[in-house]
Formats: sequence, structure tokens, C-alpha cells
Amino acid sequence: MSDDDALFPLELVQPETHDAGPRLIAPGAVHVAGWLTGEQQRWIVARFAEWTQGPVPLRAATLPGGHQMSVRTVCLGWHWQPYKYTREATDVNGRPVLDFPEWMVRLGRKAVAAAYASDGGENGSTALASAYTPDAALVNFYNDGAAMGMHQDKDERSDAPVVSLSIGESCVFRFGNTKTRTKPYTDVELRSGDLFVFGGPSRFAYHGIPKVLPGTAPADCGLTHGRINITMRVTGLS
Ligand SMILES: O=C(O)CCC(=O)C(=O)O
Ligand SMILES: [Fe+2]
Repeated sequence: MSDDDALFPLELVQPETHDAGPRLIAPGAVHVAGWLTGEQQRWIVARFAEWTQGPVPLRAATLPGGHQMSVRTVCLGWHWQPYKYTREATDVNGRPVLDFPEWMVRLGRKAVAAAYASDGGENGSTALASAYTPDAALVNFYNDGAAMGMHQDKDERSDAPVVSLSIGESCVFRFGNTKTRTKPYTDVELRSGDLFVFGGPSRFAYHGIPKVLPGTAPADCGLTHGRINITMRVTGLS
């Protein structure tokens, strides 16, 4: 058995399907296709329009090497900038970040419960879901060829799961391993309304968005073009 096999057994990856129901991608990493209804997606798109009104605008972050990301982001709860969380957007306009909405905490709990439900609560999934209290969200907007390179979400001081929601155009989500930004990885197509949760042994796995698939936004999602992604996190900061 190669190291890669040990890290990422092939049997783990079930055939790709867009039927509802959780699909295990790696230990602790679950894809739930079609989790949000069209009505929920349209409602979230309307909230997104409000968030982008400020006080902090949608902005493409600049990495320490001077490279500007192609994705634009607005944050809730804590403002993320490479590579830390702050309460004020000191790399944008110095204004305070929006509050983390109560409804999103409830949605995050439901998401963790839905993703980890298949063990019937036996491995502590029910307790994990009810205790889950995300306090930061990065709300990403992808258009005009925007993509996101392979990275780990590691600016949080907590190993609580990351909850990711997708609305609008489909994308390829590359979900890798915790050791390297390269193979082994699994490419998952995330469509409008899909949920992806990564926690446990996959919490610090490398992941990225190699491409968004233009023209794939469904008519009922509330977006005509582009892709919104919300990733909720527990920062472990106070
Ligand atoms: O757009 C996505 O689905 C992933 C976003 C992401 O990895 C991040 O914001 O850290
Ligand atoms: Fe990420």
C-alpha cells in the first residue's frame, strides 16, 4: 500500500451522485447535495446583497506576496484578512465587521447534524451539532473566472468543523489531504444548494476551487451569474 492509499483509501469515495443524502468524501468530510431549498437560496442571496452594502465592501484580499485573490469576500462576525481575524477591516477601510447572524448559527447546527447524521448520533454527532457555535463566516463571490488555490483553513484556534454552502453557478471543489496541497484529492462538483462539511480528521485538509462552471446557475436560486459560497467557522477567539 502506498502512503497515498493509507492517507485516503479509495473505497471511501462513493460514486458521485446528486441525490439528496450525505456522501463521505474523506473521514469527517461530507457532501450533502441539494441541501438548501430554492426559497432558502433566494433568501440568502437577498441577505448577501445587504452584506455587500457595508460597512465593509466586497473585496479581493491581497496576499503577503502582493498577489490579489480573484475571489471577492465579505465577512460576518470576524473579518478575515491574510492570515488573521480582526474585528475591524484594517486591510480594507477600517470599518467594523457585520455581526454574525443568529439564524446562521442555527443553520450551521442543522448543517452539522445533516452531514454527520448517518451515524445515528452514536459517535457524538448530535452533541457536536447542538454545541456547534460558528462565530465567523467568509462569504465569497466568484465571477469572471475567479478561482481559489489549494489552502488549509488554519487561522482558527478551534478544530470545530467548517460548514460550507454554495449558491449560484456550480464549481469544482478539490478536497485533498492534511499533508500536502497536491494528490491525493477528490474533485467534487458543488452545485447551488449543496452543503459541504469538513471536520474531524479532515478539518485541516487542503482544499480549493480550481474552477467555476459559467452558465450553470439554476433559474430558481436567486443569482443569474456567479457563485456565492459561505464558509462558517469557529474562530476560538474572544
Ligand atoms: O468557495 C468554496 O467553496 C471554498 C471557499 C474556501 O475554501 C474558503 O473560503 O476558505
Ligand atoms: Fe478554505
